[in-house]
Amino acid sequence: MTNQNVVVSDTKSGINMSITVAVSNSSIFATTAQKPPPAPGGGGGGGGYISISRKKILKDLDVNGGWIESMRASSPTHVKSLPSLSASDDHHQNSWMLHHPSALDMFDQIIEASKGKQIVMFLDYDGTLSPIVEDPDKAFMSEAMRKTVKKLASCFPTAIVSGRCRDKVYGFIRLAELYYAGSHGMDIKGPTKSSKFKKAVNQGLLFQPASEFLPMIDEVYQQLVEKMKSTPGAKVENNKFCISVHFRCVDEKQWNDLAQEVKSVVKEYPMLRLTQGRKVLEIRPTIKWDKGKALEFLLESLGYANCSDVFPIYIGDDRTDEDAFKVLRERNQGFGILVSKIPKDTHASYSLREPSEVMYFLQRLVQWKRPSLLRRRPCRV
Ligand SMILES: O=P(O)(O)OC[C@H]1O[C@H](O[C@H]2O[C@H](CO)[C@@H](O)[C@H](O)[C@H]2O)[C@H](O)[C@@H](O)[C@@H]1O
Repeated sequence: MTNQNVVVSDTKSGINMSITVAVSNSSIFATTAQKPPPAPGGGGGGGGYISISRKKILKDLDVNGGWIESMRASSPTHVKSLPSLSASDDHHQNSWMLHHPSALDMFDQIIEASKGKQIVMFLDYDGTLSPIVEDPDKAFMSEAMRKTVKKLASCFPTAIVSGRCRDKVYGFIRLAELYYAGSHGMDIKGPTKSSKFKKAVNQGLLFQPASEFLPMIDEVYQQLVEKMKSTPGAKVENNKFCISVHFRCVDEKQWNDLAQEVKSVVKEYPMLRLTQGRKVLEIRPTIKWDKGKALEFLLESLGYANCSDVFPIYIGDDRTDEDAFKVLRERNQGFGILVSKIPKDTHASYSLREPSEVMYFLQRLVQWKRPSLLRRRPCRV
């Protein structure tokens, strides 16, 4: 591990910042900042951050070579398998960390910013609560994570917002006191178990804005299952209001053909659209509904529609989580945390490297709110 001083200039404000960054092959930690980023949100919204360099830096980070490159980059399973960093890559990584510091390193500032406000937690599932694995049916979260989320939900209203079908994600988490928004927010259900945050109005809350698409989604699912039979490793997942076609176990040489096959099916259905996730293509209704809208809907259901005293924290790792990060920036409330080991273009304000860091961050929130709930002090893994 080496320490490097990085000076980053904001051309708009003329502010120069100098940070010390500890760099190893697999980790980058901002250790000191002469002028730390302003406390978060009441200002996840651009205001708190130096906006210039983010765009500039990320322009340079853009992956070339079309969607295959971007698909590959969407989900580097092992950081060790990434090409080794050049000095200029190092600079980009360091700059990115400056603008998206670790939520763990900024914990005290985050708590300070939330003072007097109700924290509401939004958690993505895959890649956030559970590690990315090859078989989507085996993306189990650890028992320790489950216990942590349970404690978290006794401290703050907590919602799971996932691309998966709601029943499946519930099957992995099995906590009835949470709100669940499955199918990228198109299938929202309130807690079935009473909790101090469950409002009477949420008794039996169920919201499915894309229900008329169900027959169409089923039809397309059957077609895709048939088509994908000839591609070893391809997997089609029915997520109720959307469909995932998984590439992770398909030979990269076949990715283009497979994508063409998916497109050829979807083009017959103008009411459906194709989006991209982590080594997955997703087919979903064209309705204007996404994880960001789900977040707003849930805040409203919780009674925080027009409140200034709410502090939503959204943690996610995927492109689809960007819609929620963006909503928080636009509302200038709370903030987003991107789970990523590598720099990505994001509307999130902070970063965490992997689910184990997410768990540690959640434990610290619990410990701060109700120290008695944690027998031992959380320790960083
Ligand atoms: O919104 P999320 O909860 O993050 O769900 C997004 C997709 O996650 C799953 O796929 C991803 O995780 C799999 C298991 O680790 C991995 O094999 C796959 O390559 C990833 O794309 C899930 O299977 C999808 O249906 C979700 O849409």
